Amino acid sequence: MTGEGAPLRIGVFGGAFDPPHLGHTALAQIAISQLGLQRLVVIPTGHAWHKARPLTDAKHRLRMAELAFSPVPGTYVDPRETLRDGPSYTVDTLRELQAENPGAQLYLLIGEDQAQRLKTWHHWERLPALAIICVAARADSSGAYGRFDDLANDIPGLTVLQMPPMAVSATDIRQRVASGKSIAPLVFEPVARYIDQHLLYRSD
Ligand SMILES: Nc1ncnc2c1ncn2[C@@H]1O[C@H](COP(=O)(O)OP(=O)(O)OP(=O)(O)O)[C@@H](O)[C@H]1O
Ligand SMILES: O=C(O)c1ccc[n+]([C@@H]2O[C@H](COP(=O)([O-])O)[C@@H](O)[C@H]2O)c1
Repeated sequence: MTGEGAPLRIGVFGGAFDPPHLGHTALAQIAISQLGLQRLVVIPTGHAWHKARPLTDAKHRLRMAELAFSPVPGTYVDPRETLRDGPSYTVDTLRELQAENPGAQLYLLIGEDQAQRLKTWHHWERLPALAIICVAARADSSGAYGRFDDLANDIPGLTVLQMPPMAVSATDIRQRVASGKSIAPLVFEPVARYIDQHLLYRSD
């Protein structure tokens, strides 16, 4: 429980969410519980400068994120990056959120793959002053845990989320849909229905 006068704890979870899956919602739930977050802002990426493939239209990714995260109390989907011109830089988003929530403590949630690339992010060295960076382990194909010791030397306050690695990825889900396979165990049912209704990720 947060004491009187303690800063509001706000989680910030950005991603392509193309589509959002059960790895994303598990990460959100674990972060809320482990970090004692009062609020978690889910931010679908606008222009992912770091991804080679074009993302699915933002209107679909926003709607799927709303469907996926609605069962997680305290979360809300924020469209700001999809409305911004130019590349989506997390440093800009954190600066905006800090200005809008004076005195709050922000927690930036990222998976292991992004943690390993963090030093390629735009002005990455400014991030620790804006938010506590929290990393969730991500299973690789062999199911091994990643280690964050090297990163912890350069990122003050780096926090590891106690998440059991989940071998689910949006890439795999898109490929499964394209080849007509079931995605039922990997996404929340309303998201699977949305993908079906809007013919997303089909190869034909
Ligand atoms: N299974 C997972 N376990 C832990 N973190 C995850 C997992 N899946 C995604 N994340 C993290 O969630 C954030 C958003 O991920 P994103 O929307 O790009 O999904 P993805 O599954 O990595 O997609 P893609 O396969 O298209 O790259 C990133 O920080 C990513 O590391
Ligand atoms: O700010 C950057 O330069 C930057 C570089 C790579 C990734 N990010 C953010 O990290 C989050 C997860 O990215 P992704 O590619 O795993 O969906 C998402 O919010 C991205 O905008 C941000």
